Amino acid sequence: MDETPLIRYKGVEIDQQALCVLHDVDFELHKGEFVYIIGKVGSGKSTLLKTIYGELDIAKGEATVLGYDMKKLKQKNISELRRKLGIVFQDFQLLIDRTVHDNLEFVLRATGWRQRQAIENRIAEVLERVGMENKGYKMPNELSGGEQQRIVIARAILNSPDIILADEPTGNLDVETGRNIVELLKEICNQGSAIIMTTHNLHLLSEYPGIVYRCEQHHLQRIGES
Ligand SMILES: Nc1ncnc2c1ncn2[C@@H]1O[C@H](COP(=O)(O)OP(=O)(O)OP(=O)(O)O)[C@@H](O)[C@H]1O
Repeated sequence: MDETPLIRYKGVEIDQQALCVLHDVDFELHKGEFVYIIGKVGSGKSTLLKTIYGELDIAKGEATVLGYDMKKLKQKNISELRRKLGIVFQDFQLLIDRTVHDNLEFVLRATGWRQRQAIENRIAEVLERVGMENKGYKMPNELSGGEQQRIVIARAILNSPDIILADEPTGNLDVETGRNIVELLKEICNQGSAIIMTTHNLHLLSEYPGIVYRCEQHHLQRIGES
């Protein structure tokens, strides 16, 4: 592929508390790709994602995410970068004191949306995209785990991100609900956002093919396409 990658890591080392978690990481993500990161508990999957959204510094090497040099990031750049990323975790992280609609409105307003009609239209669009068009009035605790995860995905796509980072998005869900969530992420990928998803569920790899990397013994190894 000749276009500039969305993410390019070359010879990267990532440390946690001065201890090396991953070294010599070479990784590229291109538009439209669906990438799985697999590996044992504690092998560095979440740590890798944290560097992509600027939560953790790069210790060595070259790293670019959406044009940002990750070794020279300032606080202002981190906020800008995060607006271009959609982030989905396994433990949902919806604001529990407000409705689904208000969770989504909160993010839109925090990212600069001002016009009431545009806000309402966008909320309706993303809820429809994730199959939750009638659930805007619900409080998060009135939804099932799978429904909450759909709302988190709706929240992640509000600003049409170039990249979605999904850290164990099916981790708290039953098998069937987990499959539905990956299907949804696949659809979103087909519509233009590249996706990086960590998972322990290796069945998903054959059901929903993607590019697979494994974290193992402090390395990130590209295994191929599943
Ligand atoms: N905040 C932290 N401070 C110090 N060490 C950390 C911190 N977070 C993670 N680590 C260490 O970094 C290593 C990688 O952890 P990480 O959470 O990235 O693993 P993981 O592959 O995502 O695991 P899991 O499958 O359990 O989510 C582990 O040895 C862990 O103990």
